[in-house]
Amino acid sequence: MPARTTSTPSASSAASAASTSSARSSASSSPVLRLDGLGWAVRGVPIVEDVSFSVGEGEFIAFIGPNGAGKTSLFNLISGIYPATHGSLHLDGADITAETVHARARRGLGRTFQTSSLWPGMTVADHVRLAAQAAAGPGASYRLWRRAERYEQQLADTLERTDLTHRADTLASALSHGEKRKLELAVLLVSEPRLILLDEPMAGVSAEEVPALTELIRSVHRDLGRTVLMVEHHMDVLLGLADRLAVMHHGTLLALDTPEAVMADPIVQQAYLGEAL
Ligand SMILES: Nc1ncnc2c1ncn2[C@@H]1O[C@H](COP(=O)(O)OP(=O)(O)OP(=O)(O)O)[C@@H](O)[C@H]1O
Repeated sequence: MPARTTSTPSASSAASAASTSSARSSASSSPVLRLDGLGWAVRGVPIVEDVSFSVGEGEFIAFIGPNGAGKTSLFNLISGIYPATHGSLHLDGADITAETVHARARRGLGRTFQTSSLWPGMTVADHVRLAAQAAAGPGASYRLWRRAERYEQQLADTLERTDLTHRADTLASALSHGEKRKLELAVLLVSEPRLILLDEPMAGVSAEEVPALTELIRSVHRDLGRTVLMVEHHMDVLLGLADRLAVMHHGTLLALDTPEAVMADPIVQQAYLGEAL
């Protein structure tokens, strides 16, 4: 089922991304990411079905939908954790449908997960150092002695950006949920991904920590110019960040449009919200 839109985002429409208020793409630029009829079925049962859309450079798309709608599964398909059983996926024009998670990461696709993916017994700084070495690729350890200064600068910059400088020597297990989410972002940022997938970054985060985390995500998008796809249930968070809202429903993309248009769409309200947004 094609997504309902008023600004016609589709598999072949990079121009739709450019029509949004803050997308930095131009109508003529190629999309960063393009999905064509992407799907995933388990033992013949469709989990994600016929999803097609394009993401413009610098765009921010937020994914909403009820529990079990297929949002995380779609992110798993995009990042390569699940193999697509239907359709195709292009990153910067290259067909990555059959590529591994690592190959996609090397192309600049990074993601975080719904549940925390940190090492409890490792410090904040060591998480970032390890990620920096991993991002530098094979041979990084051998060259480490020459690059240590650079790593330390990268570490300092990353901790400052994510507001974790004062927690550099703290074990991950001692961090608050909000700080853990910041560290996950820090780990992601050191590999300098162009396209970032955030799966429910506010999950488990206290209400007091939500504004700072929201601001961090905003600065990753606006100041660092990263293209961001984010699954999130907090509508108040999404509405201040997203150029477009994507609504997933029963594994399909029900709608993809500006937040205003999606919120005004009676089909979306009926299918997903059951009530006013
Ligand atoms: N590996 C799997 N094998 C079989 N079914 C799966 C698998 N992964 C997900 N599913 C099913 O696919 C459906 C979509 O799940 P998914 O986690 O993608 O939804 P979601 O929209 O992210 O939900 P939530 O908001 O609760 O995280 C669910 O019915 C889930 O049980």
